[in-house]
Order: sequence, then structure tokens, then C-alpha cells
Amino acid sequence: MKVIVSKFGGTSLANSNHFLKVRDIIKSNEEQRRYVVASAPGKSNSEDTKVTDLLYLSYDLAKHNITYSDTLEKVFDKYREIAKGCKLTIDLEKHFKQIKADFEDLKSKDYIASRGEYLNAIILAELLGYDFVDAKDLIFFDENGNFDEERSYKAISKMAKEHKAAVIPGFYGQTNKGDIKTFSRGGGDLTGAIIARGVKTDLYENWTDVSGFLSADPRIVDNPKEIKVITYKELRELSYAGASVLHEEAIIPVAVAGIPIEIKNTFNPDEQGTLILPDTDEAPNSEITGVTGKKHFSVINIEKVQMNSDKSFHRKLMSVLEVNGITLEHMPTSIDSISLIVADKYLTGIQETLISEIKTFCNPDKITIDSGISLITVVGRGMKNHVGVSAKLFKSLADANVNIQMIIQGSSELNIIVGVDEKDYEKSIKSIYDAFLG
Ligand SMILES: Nc1ncnc2c1ncn2[C@@H]1O[C@H](COP(=O)(O)OP(=O)(O)O)[C@@H](O)[C@H]1O
Ligand SMILES: N[C@@H](CC(=O)OP(=O)(O)O)C(=O)O
Repeated sequence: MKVIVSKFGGTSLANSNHFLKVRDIIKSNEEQRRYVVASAPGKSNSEDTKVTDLLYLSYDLAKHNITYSDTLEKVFDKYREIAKGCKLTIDLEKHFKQIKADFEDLKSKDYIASRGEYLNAIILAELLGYDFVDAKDLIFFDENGNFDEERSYKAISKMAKEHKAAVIPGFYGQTNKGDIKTFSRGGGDLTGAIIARGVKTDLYENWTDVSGFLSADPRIVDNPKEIKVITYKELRELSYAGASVLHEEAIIPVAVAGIPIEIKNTFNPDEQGTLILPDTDEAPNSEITGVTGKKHFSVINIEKVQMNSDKSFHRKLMSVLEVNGITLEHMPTSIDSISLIVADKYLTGIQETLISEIKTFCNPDKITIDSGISLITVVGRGMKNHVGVSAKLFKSLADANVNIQMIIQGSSELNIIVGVDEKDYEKSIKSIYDAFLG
């Protein structure tokens, strides 16, 4: 008998109507859908706020000694509606009381953020008649804050022997000191992948509000084509580059075990969705599988004549980034210059220090920082050995009157990245989509 791990995102668990749809999906294949991972309630409509965002807001208010109880009440009201709409007689007030007391005591950001998934999983377990198993007893982090594989997989495997069916909250686990720690945003996908590997499932289903992975962001391109089959590698590139439907690290645990992932639509469960496989012989429909992107990057331009004659130049430059906690995105070079592309968030408040440190250690002729860059990424296994892909890409941008500020191509020929001004972001994605997939 195959076992399926099903993760439901916040878009699928935002209110009681959604919960009832999720119940129908699980009940339609209860024998297999035995381990369910739940996110916190997402937005019920475009004006609504995600519970996780409200919980982070509560933390920020508390940190500045501003009253946060109204914000927490707003969160609790969401759960009261869900329980009432599902006709459950569960005692939520005792949990709310405990959370308030713990938060008063701990003042921990990760603790309060994690309660969104904790409460949703308790309610979903009640609705399904499954056991509730707390993620803090399954997912562990080591003394450096890294995911502790050995300890976690041992605990998950034991859990699967003890519980025939369970609901587990996504997004968090426990540190070696016993504190709650969350993954980065969207990390419920990662919990689902870890549970899938830990229970040795045959399929990891990831339920959301779109019918699979789309070839472009539906908020930018009208009705983008659905991707029926995609490889792990393509998906990882697309997720990392901006296609937010699946956390980019979610592939890693399942890839080790070769477990397929299926992206499905909670509001249209009969639709095929997207199957994510270790590899596939299926020919892609186009040279590119998808196009995506991210805004808010800066380029640190460094000029130094005969840069390569100083063998330690690159090492010193990287050390400056390392001590300032900056993750480098890309590094295009020419003979006498180097450009460091980094997300804006890493430069906030440290630009002057950074410039001064680079001057001290690397002695450049000139250094400037340009912001307002967006990176557009096209990904496709069909690109390899295919003549004319770049030409088509650049022509589509030229036709849309977009200036390309930089070009980066991975050696695996799986992706091409172009840097364009942020004002051209949406226009670029649309024109590339139309050229390849429209
Ligand atoms: N390429 C893409 N394919 C599908 N959805 C995408 C893509 N790029 C962005 N999205 C957005 O991702 C959303 C789903 O991700 P997310 O909000 O994290 O869902 P969940 O809360 O279910 O985990 C969709 O509603 C869609 O707007
Ligand atoms: N609730 C968390 C974790 C998560 O994975 O959520 P979702 O499944 O809605 O993307 C967040 O908003 O980041």
C-alpha cells in the first residue's frame, strides 16, 4: 500500500470552507493520504493578511512595547471561525491562553510565528480524526542552527510506526536547546519534504491554489501554460529564481530518496497538476520550461586594472562579503572589472562600511553601487544544445524596448539570467513568455 504525504499551504487552509475542501480531498483517499502537513491560514481574499504576517507583527509590536493583544485576537478569531464553520467543539481557548502566556514569557519571534501552523494542525487533526503530532518532536536543529538529519529522520520513522495517520504543523522544529525555530518563509514545503522522506513515502503531494507549477507567475502573465512534468533541477532553478509556489530547498530531502512531488490545486482537485521527477525522457514543449524573476538587487561594480595579477584579489573580496554576512548571487567579470550582484536586503545600512572595507583590502581603482536591478531567469532542459535560444530571448527583450544590463548563463545550459531595470520587470517577463510559450 502506497503512503502519500500531503502538504496543504496557507492558501488551502485560510478559512472553514477551505478546511472542508481539504477534508474531502483526504477522505477521497484516506488509505494513502495518511500524513498531512498543515500551514498557517493564508489570505481568504486579496485584502486579507496571512496569519504568519500577523504573528510577526505581534512580535514587532511587543518588541517596541506597543500593545499586541488586538493583533493576536485577530489571529485567534480566524481559528474560532474555522472551528465554528467546521462544527468542531474543540477547546481552542485553552491553547490561546497558553500561547499568550508563553509569548509573554519567551518573547521569541520564532515561537510566536510557529503558532500559526500549530493551531491549524490541531484543528485539522480534529476535523480528520487523525492524531496531532507536534513538529517540535520530529524536526530538530543542531547547535549551529542547521537541520539535524539523523535525529529528525529517526524521530519521524518512529512516529510513523506509532501513528497510522497524523497531522503535523509545517514551518518549524526544535533547537538542541529545546527552543522553537522556524525555517525561512514558505518553509512548510520543506517540512512536507522532510516528512515525506522520513516516512519513506511514495509521493509527496503539495496542495495549493493553482493547478500546478505554471510556466510564469499568474499575477504577471494571464493564464500561463501549466507545466505537466518538470525535473528536480529545473524546479529548483525556477523556485530559487522567484517562482514562489514551492520553497527552493524542498527538493533536497525528496531528491535524495527519488520521491516524486505533485503540485495540486485544492480548489480543483481533479486537474492534473504538475509532476516533479528526478529526471524525465519526456520532451519539453518548448526550449524553455518557464520564466520567472525577482526584484530588489544591487550591483557592486569594482574596477581594477590587471586585477588577475593579484592572485589574492578574489579571496580578499569574498572575505569582505563573508564577514558582512552577504550572500553573493552572481559575479560576472571582465578583464579589469568585476560585478557582484547581491540582494538589496544585505546592503541596508552597511553600504559605506562595505565600500570602505573593499577599498582597504582590495585597493580598487573605482567602486560604485547601482540598485534597482531585477533578475529575470528562463529555465529549461530543452535549452541544452539548442541553437538560437539566447537570440530569441534577447530579441524579445529588444522588441519590448528593454535594455539588458547583464547576462549570465549557467554552465549546465539549464538557465539564462538577465539583469534589467526594475521598471522593466513585468514587461520583460511578459515578452519572454510570449516569445517562447505564448
Ligand atoms: N510559476 C508559478 N506557478 C504557480 N504559481 C506561482 C508561480 N509563480 C508564483 N506563483 C504564485 O504562488 C502562489 C502559491 O504559492 P504560496 O502562496 O506559497 O502557496 P501556499 O500558501 O499554498 O503554499 C500562487 O497563488 C501563485 O500566485
Ligand atoms: N506560514 C509560513 C510557512 C509556509 O510555508 O506557508 P505557506 O505554505 O502558506 O507558503 C509562511 O507564511 O511563510
